[in-house]
Amino acid sequence: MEALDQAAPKIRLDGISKEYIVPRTGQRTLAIADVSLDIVQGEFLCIVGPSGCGKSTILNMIAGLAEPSAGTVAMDGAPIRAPGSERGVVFQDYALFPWKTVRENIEFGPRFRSDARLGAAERDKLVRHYIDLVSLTGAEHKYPHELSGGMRQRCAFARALANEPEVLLMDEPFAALDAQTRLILQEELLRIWGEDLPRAERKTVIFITHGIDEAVFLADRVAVMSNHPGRIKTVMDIDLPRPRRESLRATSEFQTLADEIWQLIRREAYEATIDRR
Ligand SMILES: Nc1ncnc2c1ncn2[C@@H]1O[C@H](COP(=O)(O)OP(=O)(O)OP(=O)(O)O)[C@@H](O)[C@H]1O
Repeated sequence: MEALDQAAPKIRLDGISKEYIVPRTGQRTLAIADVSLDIVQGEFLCIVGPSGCGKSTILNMIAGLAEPSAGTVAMDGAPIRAPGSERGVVFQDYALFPWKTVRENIEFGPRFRSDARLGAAERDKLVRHYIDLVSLTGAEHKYPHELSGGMRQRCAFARALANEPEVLLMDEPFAALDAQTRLILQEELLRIWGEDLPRAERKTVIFITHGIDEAVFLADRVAVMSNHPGRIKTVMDIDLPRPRRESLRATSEFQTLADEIWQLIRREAYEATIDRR
């Protein structure tokens, strides 16, 4: 594996905290406190932690959908202040336009891209490429309600990828899927990400999940968070060979890493299920 620590950070979280204040009641929640983390070009980073520890809050700040109360979030050294097409987001609930077909959903970004307007033929080629990449060929004229959950999520991937982002932010994208579809899409995601490519040519992925096995299967590193307020407890290297295939899950190396992570969050995960704060 190529060393992660030799590269300059693509995304830098520098001492970030986030306090939410509910306008009506004035109630304050310190969601995350003093989180610092560098994510390098081409890295696949997973964030795991107990429910409510601030995973989505961190992702939303990288997406530019929320601002930190303290600290900075930067991409390539420049502070992130707003959403941008260089950062694509994929959510659990697909966030597709229900009134548009698969093709129209995927075409939406390239059609309205403000930087470099594509000609119709070029746009067509691009959209076709991403439809093929996510294996939705033949389903391009269907509407989201006609698709299975797995196909909707493939469509959501393609829609995010068609904007050609440098960074892909994924907030529990497989959480709503059945167990088999989830396993299939994990492998598909690694293929789409470009597991075989050199690190410089891959997208940088930040992926939130509750699934420890999912994190170990996908990630180069796993950031493990703790709760109240959310902090990064530890960042574990996942030195498992790539490309990763189904058989990896049964190996003792895989199981040992998954168990180590579970031991780190087990107590807080339990407490989160009975938390009445
Ligand atoms: N808009 C908001 N206003 C007030 N509090 C919020 C808001 N968004 C999140 N919070 C609180 O901030 C904390 C972190 O929430 P966040 O959704 O980031 O955690 P999470 O780890 O993604 O949770 P989960 O695993 O359950 O999806 C929680 O206590 C949550 O209730």
